[in-house]
Amino acid sequence: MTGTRSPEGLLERAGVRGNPDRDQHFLIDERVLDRVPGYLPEDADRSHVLEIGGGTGALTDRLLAASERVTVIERDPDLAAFLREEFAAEIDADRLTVVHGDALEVDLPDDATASVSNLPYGVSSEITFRLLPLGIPTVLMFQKEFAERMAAESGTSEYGRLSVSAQHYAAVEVVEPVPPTAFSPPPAVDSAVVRTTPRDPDYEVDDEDFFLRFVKAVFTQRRKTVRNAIRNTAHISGLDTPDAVVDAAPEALLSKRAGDLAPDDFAELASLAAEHGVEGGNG
Ligand SMILES: C[S@@+](CC[C@H](N)C(=O)[O-])C[C@H]1O[C@@H](n2cnc3c(N)ncnc32)[C@H](O)[C@@H]1O
Repeated sequence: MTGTRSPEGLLERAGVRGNPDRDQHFLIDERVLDRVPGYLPEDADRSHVLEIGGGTGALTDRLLAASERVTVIERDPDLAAFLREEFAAEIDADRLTVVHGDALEVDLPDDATASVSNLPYGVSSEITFRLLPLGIPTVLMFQKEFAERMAAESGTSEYGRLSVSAQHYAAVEVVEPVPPTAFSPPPAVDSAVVRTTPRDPDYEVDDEDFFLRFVKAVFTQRRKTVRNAIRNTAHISGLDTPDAVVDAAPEALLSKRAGDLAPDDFAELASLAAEHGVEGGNG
């Protein structure tokens, strides 16, 4: 949906230049800005869209055109004040809420139905793992390399802890590469837009925290066999008896390396680990 405000006009009225040290790279390519909200899944509920890092509001403007209500969280006090001034009519009409604060610290609205954001790259991982457990569809701009790691499948060089952890919550797709020239000031890296569509994973885990900790542990030794990785990382996974887990697990998984285990393989191993590797634990 096309917005009504030009990104250059917003930058001029705000009287700011993006400060890269504060993760400020404003989107100025109108074609990209106009496309981004449209990457939400077709059946997504657009009644309350959450935007992290509003900047001068170029994306906020497009989100207001494409949804009923928007909440935007912005850490920079001057930008938050500018957003309140620029979008005073939308705020008065109860269509926009501007929250001045750090997206890692403020409470996220509990009734957001989707999130569309051009994220501050310095904290994109932490913000993503606040958003994904909300179980809402998202369209997020990331550093390209991060986006590719999020969406990667087992057996590829990009596949790792980030892929398994993100795909635990949602289907993850890279939907558009974005060059540095789309931003002001241009970042030093390429970017990409990612869509996450919540769905149940094709495996079950009893203890989500333990599953994610186990995945993290095994990937710290991605060049070792899974057998050795389980044995060497008990201090991270929290296993009391890693040898008992190795004794119980199938050789076909133990002889692989972390990068070749699919998410459901990790789930199988994590269940065995919870059963056999924790004293007085789930088993
Ligand atoms: C990449 S810019 C995107 C701005 C705007 N949405 C756009 O697309 O032009 C990221 C924005 O996030 C803000 N920001 C940085 N760290 C933040 C944090 N921890 N919480 C909330 N906002 C943050 C920056 O001030 C900046 O305005």
